[in-house]
Amino acid sequence: MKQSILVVGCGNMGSALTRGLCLDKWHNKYEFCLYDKVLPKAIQIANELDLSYVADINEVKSEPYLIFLAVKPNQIESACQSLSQFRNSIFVSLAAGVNQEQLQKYLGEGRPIIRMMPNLGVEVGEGVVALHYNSLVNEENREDLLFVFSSLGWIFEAEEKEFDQITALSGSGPGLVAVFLEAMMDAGVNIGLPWEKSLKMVVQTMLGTATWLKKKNCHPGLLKNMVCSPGGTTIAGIKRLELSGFRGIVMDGIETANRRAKNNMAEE
Ligand SMILES: NC(=O)C1=CN([C@@H]2O[C@H](COP(=O)(O)OP(=O)(O)OC[C@H]3O[C@@H](n4cnc5c(N)ncnc54)[C@H](OP(=O)(O)O)[C@@H]3O)[C@@H](O)[C@H]2O)C=CC1
Ligand SMILES: O=C(O)[C@@H]1CCC=N1
Repeated sequence: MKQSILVVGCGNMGSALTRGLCLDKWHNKYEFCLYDKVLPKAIQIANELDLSYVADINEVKSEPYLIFLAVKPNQIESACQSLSQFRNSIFVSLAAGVNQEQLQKYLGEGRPIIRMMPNLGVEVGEGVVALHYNSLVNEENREDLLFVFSSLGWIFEAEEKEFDQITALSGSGPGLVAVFLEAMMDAGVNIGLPWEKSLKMVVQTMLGTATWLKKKNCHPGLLKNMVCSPGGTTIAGIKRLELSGFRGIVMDGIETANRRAKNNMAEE
């Protein structure tokens, strides 16, 4: 019988993660089962990817190998309580700001738990995925899980104390980048381009810049210098951004997200 993977919560991240896990053919090795208290969300992803779903958690008969907890941080405690019958499953929590100690309290002693911080890029195999294992996830499982997660993008192990920073930078990152891209697109419209054309140019520009930096593995300042001709258009635009405190604003945005993750998602 195939081992099973249960995804609890099929919202933005649960669905992105499931799509990402199914990018590689290996996923046929596992029986996927989706569950969301809003049933149509589970049905939609299950139909799209040809996976199973349950309308009630009690319909899950055999103990899953892996259980993803993809519910909001303030829903994680009750989600854990509803899964307490699965004593041998490995639990993977995606919840921002919820640490291993809290997860263990919600799930009870003796559970193998992984804290994961993914980002939306996992859906297209280009995610950033940080993992922290508790001591009950053994070496054999860790190796097997790296294989399971391999289709999601860049996977790395991190210390727990780094998780709030990772949450702010790469977890929230796609949202901040999207705002920047939207502003670039609007800028294109403002100087007379249709938004569709402007967006296509902006997305391709971002992709090319990110791919260049990834391939060359160098400091972004070097790229910037290569684009800035002396007395040219780029440096004129950058001067205007710097006068507005652009860098400081971006750094402040990430710091604020970090503070919120640290404060357990409470208001600062
Ligand atoms: N969105 C992102 O980019 C990222 C999110 N995360 C983390 O992922 C988690 C999920 O976030 P996101 O997908 O955005 O949230 P969503 O609200 O989009 O999805 C959560 C889903 O789970 C459902 N749900 C709540 N409680 C239960 C339960 N006990 N059993 C089954 N289903 C339940 C919710 O229903 P209802 O709507 O009725 O509450 C909702 O449909 C969060 O903890 C977040 O911190 C981490 C990294 C990135
Ligand atoms: O905004 C949030 O709280 C979640 C966690 C990281 C990205 N989205």
